[in-house]
Amino acid sequence: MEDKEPDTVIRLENVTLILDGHKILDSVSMSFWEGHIHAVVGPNGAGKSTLAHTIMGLPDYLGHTGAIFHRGERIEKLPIDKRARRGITLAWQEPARFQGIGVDSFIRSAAEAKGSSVDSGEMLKLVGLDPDRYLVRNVDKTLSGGERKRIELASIVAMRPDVVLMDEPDSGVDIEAINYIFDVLEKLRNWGSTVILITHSPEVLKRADHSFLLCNGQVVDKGRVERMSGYFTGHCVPCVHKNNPFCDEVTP
Ligand SMILES: Nc1ncnc2c1ncn2[C@@H]1O[C@H](COP(=O)(O)OP(=O)(O)OP(=O)(O)O)[C@@H](O)[C@H]1O
Repeated sequence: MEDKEPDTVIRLENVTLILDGHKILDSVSMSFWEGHIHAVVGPNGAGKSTLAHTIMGLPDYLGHTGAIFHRGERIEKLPIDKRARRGITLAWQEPARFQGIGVDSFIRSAAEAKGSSVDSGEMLKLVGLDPDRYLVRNVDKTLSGGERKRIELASIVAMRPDVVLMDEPDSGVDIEAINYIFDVLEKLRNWGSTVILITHSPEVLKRADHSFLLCNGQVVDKGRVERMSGYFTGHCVPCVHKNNPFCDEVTP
């Protein structure tokens, strides 16, 4: 156990979000720490992506109650671009395609947004892509899903974000790419970034320092990842959600 709780970078206080008459986030209170990787696990439809979208401030997710703090300042009324300027970034479950933008300028502009510059070829090497082959490409539909995901990851490294929300970074990428993702996670942690990682993978969970189990829009458990890994073997905590048949049958 750590002697003292690390600095809190993102804090949610009693966040409730109702969409189409359904409570998608239900009185969620969470703290995310500097230089730590936090995994958010839970069944399909639990509200994990919604949590990420709400922290990022996507337009459809601004109508919640409760408070969101970034480094002690309330941000829940800020639009997405202002949160991005504060160094909060989101890597999508399905990475965006920017028709016509070159890979080189896509990565460089990520760093320029923070007032710095990077060697985009080096960033590509970090995610295992050959600069000679990919720097001349465009970020568009001619790239495979896994390639786009790696390029988005390279742009995140270039950005050196304060907070990075990653929605299933391992989905749709091959075994080799997962190791590059782990390297990137390690780098972000060493830089002091706060990583919030949504995952369905026990392997990815193992890389985290702290974890939350989200269920039916509620945080039903939190703690060290060893404790949460039981979720993947069916040892869930009792709760009221209807998506995971294990939870009705198994006591913690
Ligand atoms: N804009 C919306 N309007 C209505 N319901 C929504 C909206 N966005 C999400 N939902 C619902 O909110 C619930 C949580 O969705 P979310 O995508 O956050 O789940 P998740 O935990 O990320 O699931 P998965 O593991 O399948 O990706 C789902 O039931 C979803 O259908």
